[in-house]
Amino acid sequence: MSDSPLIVAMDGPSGTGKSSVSRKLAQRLDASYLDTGAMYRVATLQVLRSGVELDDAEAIAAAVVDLALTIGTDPTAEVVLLGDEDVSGEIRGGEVTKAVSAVSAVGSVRELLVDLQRQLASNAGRIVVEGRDIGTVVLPDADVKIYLTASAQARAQRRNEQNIAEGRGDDFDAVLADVERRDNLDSTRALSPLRPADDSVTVDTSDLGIDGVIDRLHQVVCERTGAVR
Ligand SMILES: Nc1ncnc2c1ncn2[C@@H]1O[C@H](COP(=O)(O)OP(=O)(O)OP(=O)(O)O)[C@@H](O)[C@H]1O
Ligand SMILES: Nc1ccn([C@@H]2O[C@H](COP(=O)(O)O)[C@@H](O)[C@H]2O)c(=O)n1
Repeated sequence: MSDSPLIVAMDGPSGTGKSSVSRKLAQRLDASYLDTGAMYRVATLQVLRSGVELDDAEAIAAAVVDLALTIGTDPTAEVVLLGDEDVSGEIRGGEVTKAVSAVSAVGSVRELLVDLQRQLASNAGRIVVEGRDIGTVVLPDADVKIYLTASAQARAQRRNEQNIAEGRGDDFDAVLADVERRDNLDSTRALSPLRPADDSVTVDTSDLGIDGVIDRLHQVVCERTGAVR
């Protein structure tokens, strides 16, 4: 069991496996885990509930000022609360997924959540943090930066299979269109666009199973930190 500080930044587009593998990698590294996408999803839920228009940045900013967000960092137990309400299921639904890229493009939303992300990371000591801008903006001094990629087809296929398994329907074309739409919005926005950090290691997961990806990521962490595997 290691207690030396470690920050792993994991970025990449949707469906590359960031959440699944970061959670397991954190367990293997005896580290905490932070899903920053879930934080933007909670902010988006609050915006949708407040009824403001998604093209009104000022109204979005006002809607999230008092965001009562609680996010857990235990990789074995997901905790996502808005006030006292468990919203871990609702934030993964179609409505939030459609709106989240618009909300996450608003500067004051990012400022609020990035502050919280930095606090959580510095309190944790050892942590794997996943999102879109972790290595580039949130934690530019992270010990290890990984950029996960996979073809849009592979990512849509995975997400569609997940939807089928969770009873959310089977519509590959719609899922592929959503994956491509979000890639485009997230990588072309003005603030903190999705892109690999210059000092990141890119891992393509298209032809790797989850366990294969975790092994590869663990190897990268050990190589970068000089730890023995
Ligand atoms: N290497 C892999 N091989 C097969 N399936 C995978 C692989 N990685 C992840 N998956 C599956 O793909 C789906 C999407 O994975 P996950 O939610 O971890 O991606 P993500 O990058 O965090 O996506 P998002 O950014 O949209 O939250 C899940 O059903 C997961 O089990
Ligand atoms: N660091 C981050 C993380 C996420 N986003 C935005 O949130 C959306 C949802 O993220 P998921 O990982 O849960 O799919 C994502 O599409 C981004 O718009 C972000 O901006 N920065």
